[in-house]
Amino acid sequence: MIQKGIFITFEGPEGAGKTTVITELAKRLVEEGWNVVLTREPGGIRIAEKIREIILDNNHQEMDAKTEALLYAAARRQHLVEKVIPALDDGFIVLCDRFVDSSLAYQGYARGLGIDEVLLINKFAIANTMPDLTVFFDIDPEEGLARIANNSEREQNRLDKENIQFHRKVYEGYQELIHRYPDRIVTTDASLSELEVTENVWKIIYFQHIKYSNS
Ligand SMILES: Nc1ncnc2c1ncn2[C@@H]1O[C@H](COP(=O)(O)OP(=O)(O)OP(=O)(O)O)[C@@H](O)[C@H]1O
Ligand SMILES: Cc1cn([C@H]2C[C@H](O)[C@@H](COP(=O)(O)O)O2)c(=O)[nH]c1=O
Repeated sequence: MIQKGIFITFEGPEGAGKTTVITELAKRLVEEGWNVVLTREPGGIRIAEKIREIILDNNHQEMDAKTEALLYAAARRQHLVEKVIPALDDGFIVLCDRFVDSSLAYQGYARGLGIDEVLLINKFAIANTMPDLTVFFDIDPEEGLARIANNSEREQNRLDKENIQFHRKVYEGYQELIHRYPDRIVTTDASLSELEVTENVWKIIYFQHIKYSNS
């Protein structure tokens, strides 16, 4: 079956502001009359949320990097078949907070497993389902972590608590992906105010993509 919907993913370092902005964008799209699914990785459905708890648990310090990569891929598979693909088949716009690029940047590059190796196991999980568009929220990792630290409602998980060298490597990993996939990944300056970032990302996804699509 030919995919009828639009699959847009959002990526970036910790605290880049993705969740804040995507929530507003989803609201606007619904107001404009579009059918929208707002979801996240790892998670979005029951089984994947359980896998998320296992991966991000602060007590699971002994988790092996390959185990971590496989768990993210397993959560991704279930989320795709149960939620994302059916929504795309029904013509929905799917906005997803993180997807395979997170695995490539965090496990492939920052953990040192290799981008190509992690892509390989993810190909088994996702087959041919890739985003139509990916927006990278560009922020200095220190600034993103400071935002999280200042948010008393946000509990820091096992990945948040990795050292700054790890988070800098994640950022470098994303730069590599932007270089590899220039047609799919668009960068936005995430250090601006919430309103400015929201407007800029709206312009990218709505005026450059959704408005003139056939959905
Ligand atoms: N443009 C912004 N300027 C300053 N603070 C912001 C901005 N956008 C979001 N924030 C704040 O930064 C924190 C992180 O934002 P948010 O949860 O949206 O980021 P995120 O990219 O989803 O993070 P993560 O992927 O690590 O969960 C929140 O406290 C949020 O209120
Ligand atoms: C999908 C995915 C995520 N991660 C990391 C990125 C974050 O540190 C957490 C998810 O937490 P968030 O607050 O929802 O952003 O998991 C990863 O390392 N690999 C992945 O594939």
